Amino acid sequence: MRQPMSAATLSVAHPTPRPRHASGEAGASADARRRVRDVHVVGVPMDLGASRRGVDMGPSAMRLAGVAERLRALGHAVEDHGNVRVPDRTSLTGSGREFLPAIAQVCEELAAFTASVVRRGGTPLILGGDHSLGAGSVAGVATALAERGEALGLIWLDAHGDLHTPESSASGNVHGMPVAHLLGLGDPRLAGLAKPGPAVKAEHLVFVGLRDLDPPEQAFIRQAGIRAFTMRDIDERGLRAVMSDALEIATRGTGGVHVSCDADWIDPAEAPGVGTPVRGGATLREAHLAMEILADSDAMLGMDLVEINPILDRRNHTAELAVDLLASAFGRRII
Ligand SMILES: NC(=[NH2+])NCCC[C@H](N)C(=O)O
Ligand SMILES: [Mn+2]
Ligand SMILES: [Mn+2]
Repeated sequence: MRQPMSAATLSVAHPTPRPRHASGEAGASADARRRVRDVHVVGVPMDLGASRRGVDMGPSAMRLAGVAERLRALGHAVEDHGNVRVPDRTSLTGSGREFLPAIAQVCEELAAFTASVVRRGGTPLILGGDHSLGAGSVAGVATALAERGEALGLIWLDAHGDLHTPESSASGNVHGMPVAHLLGLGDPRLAGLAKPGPAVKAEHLVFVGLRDLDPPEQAFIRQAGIRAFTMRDIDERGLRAVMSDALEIATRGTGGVHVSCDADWIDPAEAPGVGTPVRGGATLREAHLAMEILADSDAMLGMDLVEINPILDRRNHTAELAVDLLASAFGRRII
């Protein structure tokens, strides 16, 4: 079995050359999908942020579905760094927001990992795990960008806003809180992981796929002027228009975009193996198109794929779908 890894073994040892292209030519953004990446995979087998157990098995499920092999087949160099250490739930007392300190430690280690990958020109790919890990993965990418004087754009694909602070959350579940902390709100142990913080400015953040917000999240989106595309926007305008706008928002004035993909943005009919399913999500084709548009843009610096719950899945269908979507996001071409 894969050994849990320490922060030291998770560090990225080798320098990465400048972007290469499968075609052998430099640069051409029109052919962004041919870009060969150095993909650094890390698993975060954590379900401390959710009340329902099981998303800690998400990284195994995606590895069994062949995530590294699929990306290698596209021409990318892929290194799987194993898993970030996550404390065993049974070794902790309490529940909900009481897990925040343990989650913050996991996020700190994860942020160090993503920062070191991005500093070397690699692409971090984080397999979750519950979505509280986003407070760490995104913070690390933001830190590496800040070192080059650049801001980070963030596209949050999700049925939910994940905009709670520990005070505003009714459930107390930390997976409902990462975005607020990335904006610098809430508990400093989570909000302070980006150096210098906050990780993301509200103007560089955009949601896609929303359909289940709690009242404090609705109020916050309105009051802070956060750009958010709901499922209704996708219904009315189509995925292409929504995704183009989302990319425009997340790339304007930034050095690139982190994509945090909660598998529950997809309809549970297609993706039943998720921690908090909400009916009325993106179709399979919409989800692929979103990933293909991201690949075409060449703007993606890193990606999280989170909230896959193998206990609720059917024969690993959702993890296989996730790996298929990752192939689209990393430049798969049909012809
Ligand atoms: N990452 C997620 N699946 N988040 C679901 C959050 C659900 C709800 N808003 C809560 O805070 O409890
Ligand atoms: Mn969600
Ligand atoms: Mn989420």
